[in-house]
Formats: sequence, structure tokens, C-alpha cells
Amino acid sequence: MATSMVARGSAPLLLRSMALLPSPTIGAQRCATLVTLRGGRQHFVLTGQLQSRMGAGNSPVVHQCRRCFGVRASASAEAESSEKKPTVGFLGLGIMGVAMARNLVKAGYDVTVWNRSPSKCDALVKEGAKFGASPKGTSAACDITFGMLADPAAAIAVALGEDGVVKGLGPNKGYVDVSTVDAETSKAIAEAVRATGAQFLEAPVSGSKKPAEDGTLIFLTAGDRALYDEASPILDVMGKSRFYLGDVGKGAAMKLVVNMVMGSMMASFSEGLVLGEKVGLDPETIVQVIGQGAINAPMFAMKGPSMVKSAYPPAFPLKHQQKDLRLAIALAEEVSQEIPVAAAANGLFVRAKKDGRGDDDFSAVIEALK
Ligand SMILES: NC(=O)C1=CN([C@@H]2O[C@H](COP(=O)(O)OP(=O)(O)OC[C@H]3O[C@@H](n4cnc5c(N)ncnc54)[C@H](OP(=O)(O)O)[C@@H]3O)[C@@H](O)[C@H]2O)C=CC1
Ligand SMILES: O=CCCC(=O)O
Repeated sequence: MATSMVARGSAPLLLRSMALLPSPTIGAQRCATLVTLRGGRQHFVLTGQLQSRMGAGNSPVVHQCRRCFGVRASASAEAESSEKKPTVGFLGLGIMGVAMARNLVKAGYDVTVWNRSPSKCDALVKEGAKFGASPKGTSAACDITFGMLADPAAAIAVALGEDGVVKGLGPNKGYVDVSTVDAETSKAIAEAVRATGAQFLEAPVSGSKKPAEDGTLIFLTAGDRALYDEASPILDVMGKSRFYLGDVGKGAAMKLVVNMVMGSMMASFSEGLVLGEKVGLDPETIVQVIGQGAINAPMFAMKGPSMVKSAYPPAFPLKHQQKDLRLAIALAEEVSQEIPVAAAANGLFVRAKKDGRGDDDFSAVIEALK
């Protein structure tokens, strides 16, 4: 089965069980590197032939791993890890991208940043990042490039456009698209990336602005397994867990399913607050009551107090939630699955967007009911 889940901190256990395997030519130390991140956090990076032994029934095929080969077995593990950190490109410094790239800079990665509106690079460049003049220039300069872009059109433009990511890719490079897009977009990008000899991973994230800042996102990945393995230490700087779900399209589908549920929950929560207030209930008390019962959810506790005050500082922009509902509805249509609750929620988000709420937080959907 292709799916696997790794929570940050669980890799050493996996390593121990792998290290027990007989390995006549490869010592366990050469294939497992202890990485110390800035701030003292430590974890193991699994590399090279040991993975091939595990993954493909002792197949002689060697994964494209730059960390393991040519490394002197006598070198200390920490020296190996600092020598071998891949250079990282980051494209798209919106609400999420700026926080994710900042965590990579803080963790000591050599990061090159690019954004369509270049001024958004300034703060990160002051903090130690390099300025990327274009997506092409960034992917050409880096081992692994990440894209965190608004929607399918933006993801396509940045990956496949003139001076796009693909133009700077080639063998031994990787592109990881962490934007929320549909499977069709992801597959089109994957095909173009792979045609250059590079590898592709889709890795949309669950978690919003605060988890991006805290490095506690959840990655929903699919695509080239060797790139997933190689990018995992980087994902672990930005996130608390990662799922590998199989072929390209599975990560996009998982993300759309999760955000479809979230949009419906937010619409329903909004209806409860508006109805309760209309029949004379105190909305703050409604939030408290919901927070103590079976339908308690972190999202209600986080968004409820500001919704009661009609304040919607953007963490997850409403226009992106509506985009995700639109894409989830298209996904459901592809497989003739009825999703009437999500369709109704989408109608509410469409109305809120028409009313000029697109750049507010998605909790502003409540305004469409008032
Ligand atoms: N905010 C959140 O809580 C979460 C968001 N996501 C997803 O992550 C992605 C980014 O979200 P977020 O950071 O909030 O979004 P923002 O709207 O804050 O940022 C969007 C980014 O995309 C860029 N962009 C938009 N259109 C284009 C284009 N045509 N060409 C090049 N670049 C473009 C923007 O550049 P510019 O600065 O020039 O406008 C900006 O860097 C979205 O897919 C979203 O659905 C996923 C999880 C959580
Ligand atoms: O795509 C946005 C998700 C926001 C969240 O998971 O809190």
C-alpha cells in the first residue's frame, strides 16, 4: 500500500528497525544521518541504498540520493548533514509562503526566494535568503524548489510559463508544489517537470497562518517517492507530520476533501451564530457551549471570538476557501458523487466573495447571512 504517515520525531524508531537488516556492503551509519536543526531539534535522514533495499525488494536500482554516495564512512554524522543540506528555492511569499520560507532560513538552509510582487522578498532577504529574479532562475540555482501559489492558474503560470520553474529544472533537481490545486493541474505540472529529468512532488498543506509560522503544518504528499524521501527533512522543518499518499493527484484530492469539510463546517457554524443571535442568545455563550460539547473543534474556538466581533483578519483568505469548494465540487462531479452540503456552503462563499469579502478571512462568510 502506497500510503504512509510520519510524525516529526518518529523517524529514529524507523531507523532502528531498518538498521537491523543485514547489509553486507552498506553500514547503517552511512545511510542514516543525524541532523541537528537550529534550535537543537534532531532527527534522522534516511538515505541511499538502504531505502532501495527496503522499498524495492533489494532491487539493484539506486535512488537518486545526493546525501549518501561518495561520503566517507568515517566522517561524523553531523559533518555529513551540514555538507549535504540541499539548496532550497521558495516561490510565492503570500500569507503561507513567507512563514514557511522563514522557517527554512531560520533552520540554516540556503534559501532563494521569488515572488511575483518582488517587494515581498525584502524581509526574507534581510534575514539571510537570496533574491530569485524568476522562477526559472530560482529552480536553476537550487536543488529543490517549492511553490506556494494562490490557485491552479498561478501554479501553472509559475511552473510552466515563460521563465517558469520547468525551464530551470533538469536531472537531480526536484519541484515540490505545496499550493492547493486540483489533480489535473498537478498532473500537468508533474508531466512537464518529469520531462526535464527532474522529480515532482505535490504536497499541499493542512494548517493555516499560525501553524505555518510555528512549523506545525501537515503535508499531504504524492508523486516521486525519492523526492519525498529527500525533501522530508525540509518538510519536517515546516511541518509536524507528513503523509505520503501515492501517485500525483492523491495529495490534491486529500486536501480538497479536507477543505470541503472545513468550508461546510464554517458555513454551518456561521448559521448557528446568526440564528442564535436572532432568537436572543448571546453569541459568545454559543461559542462557549459548542466548545465544551461533542462538536467542539479547534477552528470554532479559534475563529468564534473574532466572528462574534465581526473581525476577520485574514489567515485563510475567503477567496481561497471558495476556490477549494469549487475544486471539490468539480472533483465530485468527475466521479458522480453528490455533495449537496458542500454545494450549499459554496453558494454562501460565492455570495460573500461577490460582496467584497474575498481577501478577508474565510470566517467572514458569516456576513453573507446577515
Ligand atoms: N492561508 C491559509 O491558511 C492556507 C492556504 N493554503 C493554500 O496555499 C496557497 C497560498 O495561500 P496564501 O499564502 O494564503 O495565499 P496569498 O493570497 O496570501 O498568496 C498567494 C501567492 O500567490 C501569488 N500569486 C497569485 N497569483 C499569481 C500569478 N498569476 N503568478 C504568480 N504568482 C501569483 C501571490 O503573489 P503576489 O504577492 O504577487 O500577489 C502570492 O505570493 C493557496 O493555494 C491556498 O489555498 C493552504 C493551507 C492554508
Ligand atoms: O487551506 C487552508 C487550510 C486552513 C487550515 O487547515 O486551518
